[in-house]
Amino acid sequence: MITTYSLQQQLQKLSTKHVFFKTPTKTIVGTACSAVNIPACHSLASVNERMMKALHAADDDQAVIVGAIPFDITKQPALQLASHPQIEANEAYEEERAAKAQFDATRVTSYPSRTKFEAMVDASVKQIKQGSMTKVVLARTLEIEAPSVPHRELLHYLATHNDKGYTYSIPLANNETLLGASPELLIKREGNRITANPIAGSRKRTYVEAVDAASAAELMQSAKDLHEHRIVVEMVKQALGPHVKNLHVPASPSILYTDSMIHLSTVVTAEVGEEALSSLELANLLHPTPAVCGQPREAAFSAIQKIEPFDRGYFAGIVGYMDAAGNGEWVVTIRCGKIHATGLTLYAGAGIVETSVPAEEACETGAKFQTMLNAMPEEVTTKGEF
Ligand SMILES: C=C(O[C@H]1C=CC=C(C(=O)O)[C@@H]1O)C(=O)O
Repeated sequence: MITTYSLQQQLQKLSTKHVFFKTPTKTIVGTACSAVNIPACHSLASVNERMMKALHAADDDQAVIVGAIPFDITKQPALQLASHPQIEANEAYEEERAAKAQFDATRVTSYPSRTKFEAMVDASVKQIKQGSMTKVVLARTLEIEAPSVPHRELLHYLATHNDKGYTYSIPLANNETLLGASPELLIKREGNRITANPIAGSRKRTYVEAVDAASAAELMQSAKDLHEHRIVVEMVKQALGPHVKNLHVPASPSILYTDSMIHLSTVVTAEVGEEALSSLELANLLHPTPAVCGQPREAAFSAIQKIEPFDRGYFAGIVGYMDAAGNGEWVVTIRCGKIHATGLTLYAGAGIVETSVPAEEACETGAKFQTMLNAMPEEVTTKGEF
C-alpha cells in the first residue's frame, strides 16, 4: 500500500529558504539544506567539479545538490546541499489541484513595454536578415507590485497544475526566491540513460478543443515554427553526439501541451558514453541552447546583452539537481518569476527568426506569462496592460 501525503502538508514545512523541485515522477523537498558556496565560475565544468567535491564530502550518500544556475554562467549559482532530502515518488501525493493563491497586486507593468518589445523584435529580424545569426530569443518581464506574495500558495498551485512539467522554488541571495514551472528538460541522466527534450515553436492554449486542435495542426505545418524548432534540435544533436552512445533523435517533432501553451517538442534519448559525463557536464554541452539564446550562440548572446534592457539573472538559466554519482535532471529556467521585496517579476521570451512578426511574438510572450498568472487572482491581470 502506498502511503499518501498531502502536498499541501509537505509545503507547510517549506519556506522560501528551502529548495523544492518536482519532476513528472518525483518530488524533492529540501527542508534540511545548507547553501553550497560555489562562487561565480567561468564554466559549468568547474561548477560541476565543486559540486562533486561538496557531494563527496557530505556525510550522506543520499545527498543531492539542488539549485539554479544563471543564464550567464559566469554569474553566481544559487545551490543548496540537501542532506537526507525528502524525495517522494509522486504517487505518494494526493492528486487534488490547488486553488489560485490570493493576494493583492497594486500595479502590473511590462518591462520593456509591449511597443518597445515589438521594436526589439523588428530590429532583430533586420539583423537576422543581414546574416549574422539565424535565431535569437528575446524576452520581456512583467513587474507585479504587491505588498506581500504568498510563496507557498503559488508553489502549491504550480505543482498541482503542471504535473507533466518541472516545478521549482529556489532561494536566492537578498531574500529573493525563484519560482516556476518549466516544460523543458535540458538533460536528465539516470544511470546510463540520457534524455533531453528540446522545445521551441509555440501557440497559446485556449482549452477550446477545436481551437487547440487547429493550433496544434498548424504548428506541425508551420515552416516558421518548424525552422525555429529544428535549430534547437540540431544544436542538441551536434553537441551531444560526440559524447554519448546510441543517440536517437526523432525525424519530426510532436506536440506538447502545457497548462497554458502548445509546443513543438522532440524527445532525444542516448546512453552515457566512454567519458561517463555527469548530468551537469552534459548540461554544460548544451546550455544555453537556441531555445533561450539563439544561433550561433555567441552572436545571439551578445545581441541579447545589447538589446534587452534588463538582467535575465536566473531566467533562461538551468535549474535542477545532481547526486554524487552524477545522476540528475536539469531543466531550462522558463515560465518563472522572482519574488522580491516589492513583489514579483515574471519573465517570458520568444524565439525570433527571419519570418517573425513583432506583434505575434509579443502575444506569445504574453501567453507564456500565463503559466505564472494562472496561479494568481484574476484581478492581477486587470492591474496593467501587457
Ligand atoms: C524562452 C521561452 O520559451 C522557449 C521554450 C519553448 C518555446 C519557445 C518558443 O517557441 O519561442 C522558447 O524557445 C520562455 O518561455 O520564456
